[in-house]
Amino acid sequence: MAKAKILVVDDDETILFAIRDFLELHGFSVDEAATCAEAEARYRADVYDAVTLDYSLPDGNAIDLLPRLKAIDPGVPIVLLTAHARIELAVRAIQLGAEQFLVKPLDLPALLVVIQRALENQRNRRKQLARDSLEQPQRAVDPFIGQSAAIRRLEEQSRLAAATESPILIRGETGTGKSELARWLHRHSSRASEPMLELNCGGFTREFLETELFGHEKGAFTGAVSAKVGLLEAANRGTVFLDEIGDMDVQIQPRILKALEEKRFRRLGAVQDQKVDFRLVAATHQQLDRLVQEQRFRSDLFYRISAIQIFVPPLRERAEDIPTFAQRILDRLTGECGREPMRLSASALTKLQDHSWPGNIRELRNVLERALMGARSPELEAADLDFAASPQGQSQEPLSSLTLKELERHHISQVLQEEGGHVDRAAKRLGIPRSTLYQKLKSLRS
Ligand SMILES: Nc1ncnc2c1ncn2[C@@H]1O[C@H](COP(=O)(O)OP(=O)(O)OP(=O)(O)O)[C@@H](O)[C@H]1O
Repeated sequence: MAKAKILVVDDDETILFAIRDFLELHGFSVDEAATCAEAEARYRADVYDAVTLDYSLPDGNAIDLLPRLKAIDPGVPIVLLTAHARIELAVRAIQLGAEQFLVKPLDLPALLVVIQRALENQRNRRKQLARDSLEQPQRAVDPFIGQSAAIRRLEEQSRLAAATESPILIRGETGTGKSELARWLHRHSSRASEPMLELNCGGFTREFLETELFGHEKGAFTGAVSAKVGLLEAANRGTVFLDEIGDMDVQIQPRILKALEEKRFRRLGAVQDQKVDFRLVAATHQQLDRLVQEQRFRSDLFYRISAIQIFVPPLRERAEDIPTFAQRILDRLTGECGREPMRLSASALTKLQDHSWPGNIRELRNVLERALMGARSPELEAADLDFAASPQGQSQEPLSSLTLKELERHHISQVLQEEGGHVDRAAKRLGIPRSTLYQKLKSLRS
């Protein structure tokens, strides 16, 4: 877990030393400031998890400084330390947004408890925000199934990348498991105990993406009846995963760059920036350098996010992994629907390994899901595997020569292919529920 960073503001060197020593001993990283001006400059420049603030400083007092710090970033807990145990001072400090008020001589263990509790509250608030914006909980999968050289290389690169703080760009064809890898990277980073928030940049309007990413203030535009916390804010200290980043509107790109470089962003309709600290993982199936040449993607953002690139190999380049992979997916599918475990016969495995998998793991999963529904024995045979939804299985005949049933089959195959084997999206495009699409696929096989 990353060390929480505390700013200790005090002009008494003995106290500074005592607090720093004690907090570092308990696993915190500490920065110091001895004046209001120095504290404000540091607070503006860096992202802190908490602040301890002495009441009297050479160039002012905490009651003057508190509102200035809160204006820069209102979310950071500030603990006020004072030699004056005056009740009106405590009330004023709390009114101005201080988390706690401790009287000197300082009880260091008490300070530790106050800081730990404040950090825990912060973390819980962020996790709640993340849960609120996730549609469904994600189940962890192992992105490195198999023994091929390609997958071992992927694991090695991913372990190295996870240990850094830099943005990561995941490249690869559709359905290769880029999103699953992004989740793995978060789980194996120093930010694992913080939230990860995901957004697919494809197919949304600029306005929608803007409010999702940056949030907005109440009244920022017609219909903004309440304030909204954006994804960057909710993912503070954690990871932001932007899928299909190549589709991001060019006008939004500089704002993402600013958030990455300056660690600040502004909600729509807000008058000031907020600070934020997140790690970006982005994914794309497109050639971003080509989009840069075509001026559809900003070169500065490209250079910022592409220092660490991970390429996820397509399934056809690791055919030797397909038997293990297919069995794992089958185990998962039977487990999910409470069925007895199933095996793949030798002929089924050969058929799977001979296929070119343009839709990659997603297509494999869908082929197995369909096979499972039609299966009558615990061993799947080659005949149970239907690649009709894949480009290889498509009819080349003119449409007018097809029967109505063949035409329906052709159309469903086409849509499934265009959606990279994504059943949910295909069902949506076809205007039918997912269950109906499955029934149709089953009946169209016979
Ligand atoms: N290692 C894995 N084990 C089991 N299932 C996996 C694995 N990797 C991916 N999948 C499944 O394959 C499907 C596609 O994966 P994912 O969404 O991560 O691919 P992607 O490369 O991000 O696709 P796209 O480019 O379309 O966004 C999902 O249903 C996912 O759960």
